[in-house]
Amino acid sequence: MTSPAPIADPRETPKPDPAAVPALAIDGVSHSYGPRRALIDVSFNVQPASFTALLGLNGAGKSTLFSLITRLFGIQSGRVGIFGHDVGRSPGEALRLLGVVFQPRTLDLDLSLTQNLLYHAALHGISRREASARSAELLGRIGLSDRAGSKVRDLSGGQMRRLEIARALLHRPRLLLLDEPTVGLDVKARADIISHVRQLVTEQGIGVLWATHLFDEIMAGDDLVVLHQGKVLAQGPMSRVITEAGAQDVNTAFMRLTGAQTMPGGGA
Ligand SMILES: Nc1ncnc2c1ncn2[C@@H]1O[C@H](COP(=O)(O)OP(=O)(O)OP(=O)(O)O)[C@@H](O)[C@H]1O
Repeated sequence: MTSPAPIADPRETPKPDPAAVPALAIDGVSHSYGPRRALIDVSFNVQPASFTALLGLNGAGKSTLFSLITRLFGIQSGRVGIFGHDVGRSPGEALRLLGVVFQPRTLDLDLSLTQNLLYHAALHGISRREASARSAELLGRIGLSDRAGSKVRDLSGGQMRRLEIARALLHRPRLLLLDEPTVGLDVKARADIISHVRQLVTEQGIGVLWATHLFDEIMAGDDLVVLHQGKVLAQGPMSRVITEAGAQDVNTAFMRLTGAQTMPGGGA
């Protein structure tokens, strides 16, 4: 005879269904630099195993938002959650699940690729042995195993970006933020990086927030957040954002939503 199922104690907080917890939850976040309001009541979610493009012109507030998510700045109002962990109250748990590629390059140019990775792994408390194994594996995945001992200074811009992405993945995060990661790269390097990050979504279930002002980096099936002058003007699956703006493509939708003129070359 099978024993009866245990009766749930109503005093216990129900465990959230992991599938229902967003990778990133931005809830009513505002931020000002003195009198200048950079973010105004921003709310949106990034789901696990999804690619969310944060689309905005220069000055929209993308970098400010990244600085709040990563705790470079304290949160003035609103909440940021990473897989249900509040970044303000439980930063350790929240940030453990987060990998970041910032807009400015942050590699040590005079160290080798492996040294850069090992140094970062040590900051995350990963043992030397484990760090060596993960570094070798990640260098293989980004096609730079044969350059492991080279100085970073000798890499191309695209290779440096791939290394930064590998570094951001060393501690096995489940949410990855990238702030305009393809700026300054040629067409081939951009395509390589985009396809690598999209693979992380489909093959490893990582939730990705990709800040950009380039329309051609967004694909049907992506989620989209349109940020303009600190406010979210539209969000949701790309097809819905386009339809709701009464447009045929993301470029026109963005123009209608923001009143902006688009730039040649597919940029916002
Ligand atoms: N340290 C700062 N002090 C004062 N104002 C700032 C500071 N950083 C950003 N701002 C202002 O906040 C607003 C949002 O800037 P932010 O850099 O977040 O935008 P962005 O979307 O990342 O732009 P970009 O694509 O140019 O990097 C802008 O008006 C900017 O001038």
